Amino acid sequence: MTALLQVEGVGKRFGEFAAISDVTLDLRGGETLGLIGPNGAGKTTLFNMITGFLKPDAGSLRFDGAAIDRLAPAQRVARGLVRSFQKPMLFPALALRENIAMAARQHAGRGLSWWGGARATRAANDEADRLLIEAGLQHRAEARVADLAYGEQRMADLLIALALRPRLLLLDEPTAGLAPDEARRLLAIIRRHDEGTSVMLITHEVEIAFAACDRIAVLNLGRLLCLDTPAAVQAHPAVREAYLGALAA
Ligand SMILES: Nc1ncnc2c1ncn2[C@@H]1O[C@H](COP(=O)(O)OP(=O)(O)OP(=O)(O)O)[C@@H](O)[C@H]1O
Repeated sequence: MTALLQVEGVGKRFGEFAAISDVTLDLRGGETLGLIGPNGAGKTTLFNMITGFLKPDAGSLRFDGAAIDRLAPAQRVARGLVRSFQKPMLFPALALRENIAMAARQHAGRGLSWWGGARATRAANDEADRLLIEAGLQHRAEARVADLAYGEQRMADLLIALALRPRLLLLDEPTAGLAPDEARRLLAIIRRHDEGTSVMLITHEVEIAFAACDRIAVLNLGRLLCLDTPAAVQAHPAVREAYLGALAA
């Protein structure tokens, strides 16, 4: 499998503090890659550099073979590198279907414009309905996002991101605060979209990473401890010492 994303020797300092040091990893087309590590390990900082919200001090990033270091976040989204945003990115006063349809229209190149022609509107609404049915949320299609329960809003975040048809979807703690059955449903949808969409998933819940990911990258103190299959990561002595051992204690 060829690499869809290549992170090469990336580093980021905040003043004297090295939040990320010399991280090199690749993400392959179609895979779900977990990103785990203790609090403060640098997971979100790495996400922010991949998505263009933070500029690395060192190293380079390639997406689908092309350098993306100089691209703004919106330009990276246009190439298919999409991050699932939390609540503030939704339009809370609008219906759930409308929120998803707007993302579908954005993917179709019509931005947030309301007046894109009847055909574009219909296609976006169809895409929204398809995603809502897949998530079992069709009965909430007309509900205002502000009125959705917490778990439904997290699912809405995911559906909006999927409506942008990502080639790489970056998810930061998508199951945080969800009931186990909600988390299972959300992960099932993430897994179902695997074939056309690669996923990078930050999670504190290691059992989720082990169950849902093809490979797992472990960060500790800003450095990559290992990148391997779940079974190999679980057996890795340095990971057990730095992270899993502490969790088991
Ligand atoms: N803008 C910033 N300015 C200064 N320090 C920062 C900044 N952003 C992150 N840090 C520090 O960098 C380190 C890595 O933070 P980061 O949020 O990337 O870790 P994380 O692995 O995502 O942690 P968590 O699991 O707790 O979310 C932390 O020590 C954090 O305090």
